[in-house]
Amino acid sequence: MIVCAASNNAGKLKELRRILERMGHEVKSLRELGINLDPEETGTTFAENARIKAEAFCKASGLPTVADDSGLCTDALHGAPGVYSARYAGHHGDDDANNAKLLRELTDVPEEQRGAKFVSAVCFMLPNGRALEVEGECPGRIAFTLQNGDYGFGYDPLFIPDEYGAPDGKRPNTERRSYAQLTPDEKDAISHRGRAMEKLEAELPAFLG
Ligand SMILES: O=P(O)(O)OP(=O)(O)OP(=O)(O)OC[C@H]1O[C@@H](n2cnc3c(O)ncnc32)[C@H](O)[C@@H]1O
Ligand SMILES: [Mg+2]
Repeated sequence: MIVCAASNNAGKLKELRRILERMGHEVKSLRELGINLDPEETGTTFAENARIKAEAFCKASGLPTVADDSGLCTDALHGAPGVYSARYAGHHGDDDANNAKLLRELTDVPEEQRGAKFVSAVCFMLPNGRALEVEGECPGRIAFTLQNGDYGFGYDPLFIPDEYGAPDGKRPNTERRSYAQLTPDEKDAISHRGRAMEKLEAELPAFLG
């Protein structure tokens, strides 16, 4: 089916597009549809915000729409930045400032207290208003310095997942590679978004009836 991948974040859009295309769908981005909209994310949960975005963009596009609301929750900061991940350092979507602030907040926090998880809530909405909501999580740790790689966006250089995907399955991340140092396939196999989309794929046939 033709699906609107509703994100204004270029890195997230790229992931949604490749996962949806792998599922066999034809993807239209907001830009391709000429939609210039940034709905206010007033929810207190990832799921609420995903629904707000799916609803707004589904109305605007008239297409089945996938929206994702995601973020990084750290143990030492009691779940922060959480739903405020995009605007953690004050300016929406300033990845460098967000990463710098997270490192600063975790200065002196020892390895064993640097646990965290990435969360993705995905809302798939049909033009008739029916919605399918799923969520995925990925456990990991926050690095002590930026671990940049060839890939990634946002907090990727600071997030070390507990495991990563490989052609022959998943394995413990003993090399402590960051999300940014995983290939797209390796990230999708274990990421919060990959896992949410896996659930969407599994539940979609029954939902569509
Ligand atoms: O709302 P949309 O338009 O989709 O774009 P956004 O960037 O505002 O997205 P969110 O509201 O969901 O905020 C999520 C924040 O968490 C970051 N983030 C989400 N998934 C990520 C991932 O897989 N890797 C790194 N950072 C991620 C992202 O860069 C944002 O700062
Ligand atoms: Mg947003």
